[in-house]
This record gives sequence, structure tokens and C-alpha cells, in this order.
Amino acid sequence: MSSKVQTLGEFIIGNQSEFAYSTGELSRLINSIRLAAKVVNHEVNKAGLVDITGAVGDTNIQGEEQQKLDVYANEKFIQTLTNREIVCGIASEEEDDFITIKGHNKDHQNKYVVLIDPLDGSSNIDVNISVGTIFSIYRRITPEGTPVTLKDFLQPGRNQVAAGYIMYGTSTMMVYTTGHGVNGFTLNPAIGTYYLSHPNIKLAETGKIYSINEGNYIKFPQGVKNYLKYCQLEEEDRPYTSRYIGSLVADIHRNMLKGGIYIYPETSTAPNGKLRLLYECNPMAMIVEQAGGKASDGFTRILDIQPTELHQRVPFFCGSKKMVEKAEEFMQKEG
Ligand SMILES: O=P(O)(O)OC[C@H]1O[C@](O)(COP(=O)(O)O)[C@@H](O)[C@@H]1O
Repeated sequence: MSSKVQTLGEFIIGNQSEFAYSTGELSRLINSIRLAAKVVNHEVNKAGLVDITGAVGDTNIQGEEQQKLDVYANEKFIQTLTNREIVCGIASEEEDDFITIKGHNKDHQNKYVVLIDPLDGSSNIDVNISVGTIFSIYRRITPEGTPVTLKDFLQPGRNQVAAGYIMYGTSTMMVYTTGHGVNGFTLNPAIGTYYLSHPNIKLAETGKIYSINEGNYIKFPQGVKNYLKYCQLEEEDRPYTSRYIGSLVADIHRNMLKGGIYIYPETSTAPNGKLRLLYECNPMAMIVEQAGGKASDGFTRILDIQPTELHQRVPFFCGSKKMVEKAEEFMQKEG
């Protein structure tokens, strides 16, 4: 990588002026996520060698069996953010309730809350398939100097000040936005530095890839079944090709670079789908929209949904604008 390529650290400092009332707090926060991700990356990379795969025997609030790496990643992100005293609260897929961070002088002066899925795609850890971390950052809405409340976390996604993911794949990448476009940074593991490898990522208006777990086909709403038929018909630029990794970060990342649509709909057994609004769908929706794409629950823009619970689930249609609009057409036709 030529030395002229910007490092993530340089990029964060260089773009600090983008943030309204910039005190450097948000930059330090993104830097801390960068640091925690490096620590987690190290464990993920050697997962096959050491006894860090498999379950710990506990289940999280979603009733999912917690993987050792889930727990490890959760601890590392919470520790790193807590030790750097830059957030007033953290919510995580692996924690039943939000965590209050009092801050340096125990006076609740910090401005930001973070919502995180420490290790997404955990069902793929044991089989060495790409997994990821997803993060979402908001400015608190309750007064500084008072303890953070649930209200600070239950904000509509359009209020996010930053969102991103880290993908632990063939290479490790951090992709994020602060509302001024989307940039991707690749980790050079030899020196532990992220470099700006994917500047200003733009998602194609349409693509030829659809990503959905067709194993659930019979449980899908009619609108989704009709859209899948549409994708598979030999007409115009179709049939599209089916690609599904089963790791949200990896599926969305591929579609961001190649064009495509990812769908995790409601089903007859899961009326709100599987994915969590606050730390899976909202951050991915902000990234995809910032890259020119679209994200909805089939009817409503994801970023306009008013959250009511920390771990609520929503149906998710996300990707190339024209493909999501077509899928919404089929959903709305079926009502
Ligand atoms: O196996 P399914 O039902 O297709 O679900 C896969 C989806 O669930 C997820 O694994 C989310 O769950 P986790 O965050 O618990 O891993 C996504 O990454 C993925 O897209």
C-alpha cells in the first residue's frame, strides 16, 4: 500500500471538521472502535487454532446460544469504550439492558451513546466464514450531567451521527459513515494500520444479486415469494443470481461493492423477522443510504421507524435503490 494512501487515523482527524460542534469526542469514539476491532480481529483470526470457538452454554436475551467469541468481542468493545470514557451509555446484542457509563468525574458529562452487535454472523464462526461487528452512534437527547436513559437509545435511525461495520473476512475492513458518504479501510495486519482502500463507496442503483435465506421460502409473505419469482424469471437483465452467506455484514458488504438486494423478511413463524432494528438494521440502513441505496421494512424507511424496545426486530429490505423499490412494489401489491 503506497505511503500516500491515507490511514484511518489521518482520515478521522482530517474529517473532524465535518462534525457539528466538533470537540474531538466523536473522533476519539471512532478511534476507540477501531482499536477494539483490532483486538477482536486478532482473536477471530486465530479462532480455528485455539479453543475460542463453540458455545459458552449461556443464552442471550434473544434466546440465542452465546458463542465464546460473541462474549469475548462484547467484553472487548465494552471495556475499550468504558476505559476511554467517551460514551455515556452502551447497548449491545449480548446485554439484556443498556449500560450506564458515568464518565471521568462520575458526572455523566459524555455526549454519545453506542449500540453494538459485537459479533454478527456468529453461527458462521466455527466454519471460518466472514463475521462482523456492527455499530451505531447517537448523540444523547437527555441533558448532560444526568444518567443516560432508555430514551437516549430508542431514537429513530435518522438521528444517528455515525454508523459502521467491521468485517473479519479474507481481509479485515472497517466501513463507516458520519453522514458524509461511506468510506472503507483495510487493515494491514503486519503493521496494524487501516488504510483508505475504498474511498467514497457508491452502491449501484441496480444489480444482479439477491440475498435471502430461501430455506424459509414457504414461510415468506406472498409479496416476497412474488419478488423472488420476478428475480428468477428470464426477462430483461434477469434472472439475478442468488448469494447468501448468512452473515449480514458479509452479505451487505458484497452487495455494496457489486450491487444487489438483501432481504430478511417477516415469516409466518417470525412476524417481525429476525434482525434487530437498533444495532443491525439502523446502522446498515444509514451506510447503504449514504452510499446511494435504500432500506425499508417493505413499507416504511428503516431510519424513520420509531423504536420501542432495545432488542426489537424488523423485516429488512436493503440494497440497490431500484431493486428495493421493486421488492416494495410486490409487498405493497399484496398489502
Ligand atoms: O440463519 P438465518 O436465519 O438465515 O440468519 C442469518 C442472519 O442472522 C444473523 O446471523 C444475525 O444474527 P447474529 O447477530 O446473532 O449472528 C445475520 O448475520 C444473518 O444475516
